[in-house]
Amino acid sequence: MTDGDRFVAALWSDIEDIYAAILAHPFITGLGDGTLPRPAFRHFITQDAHYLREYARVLTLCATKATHDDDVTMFASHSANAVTAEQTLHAWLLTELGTTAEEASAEPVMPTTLAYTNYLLASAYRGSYAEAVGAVLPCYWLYARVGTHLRAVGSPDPLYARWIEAYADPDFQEATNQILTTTTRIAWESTPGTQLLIRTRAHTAARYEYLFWNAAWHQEQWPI
Ligand SMILES: Cc1ncc(CO)c(N)n1
Ligand SMILES: Cc1ncsc1CCO
Repeated sequence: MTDGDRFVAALWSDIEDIYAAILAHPFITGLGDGTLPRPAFRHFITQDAHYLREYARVLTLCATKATHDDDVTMFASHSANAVTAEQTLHAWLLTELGTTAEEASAEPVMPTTLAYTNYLLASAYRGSYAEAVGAVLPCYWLYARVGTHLRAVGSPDPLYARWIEAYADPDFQEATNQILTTTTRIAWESTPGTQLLIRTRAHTAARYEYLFWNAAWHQEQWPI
């Protein structure tokens, strides 16, 4: 095992309990067995459209802070992909759910969506390049793992199956491998103190990933 592999293993061990909790969550089991209520899925897609708009901007901030040209092109291209995913996959799903992208974007940004996107924006603006990358990593990693898991499970609901395909897709898996390779190199170039900051950012973002599923399951609203 190289030092880089060890760092990725440490990052995963920090978040593997969160990943297990995500797989066991009724939102995810419901995607797989088709029992997820459509209104909860609609809530998720609407909030995810808000999320991805901010996420795409956070990725451009990572591109701005990048120290290597290869990282600039990677983050700029991933940002473009996130915008495209928002515009194509989400637009199609929203139409199938009986609404439109316009109607969805007019719906309020709910508390967990706002908290998570603000955490990412704060990490990217105020944190170092390494911290920004730590914060954006779980978004790729957990969705790549969830997508692969759910593809093996399959879904009897064609809408849920289409969503699963987008994240089990080899292109998304490849994007995840790219950012893992980049994170490994950044960790290699960093002090132990900075490595710890990356792990803390990734751990908090992974917690928000769990909260995001849970908020969709409960169709979270502003209580006041
Ligand atoms: C909340 C969330 N995390 C990660 C992804 C993966 O792109 C997504 N679409 N939404
Ligand atoms: C992380 C991420 N989420 C949707 S697209 C994207 C970039 C991968 O190309």
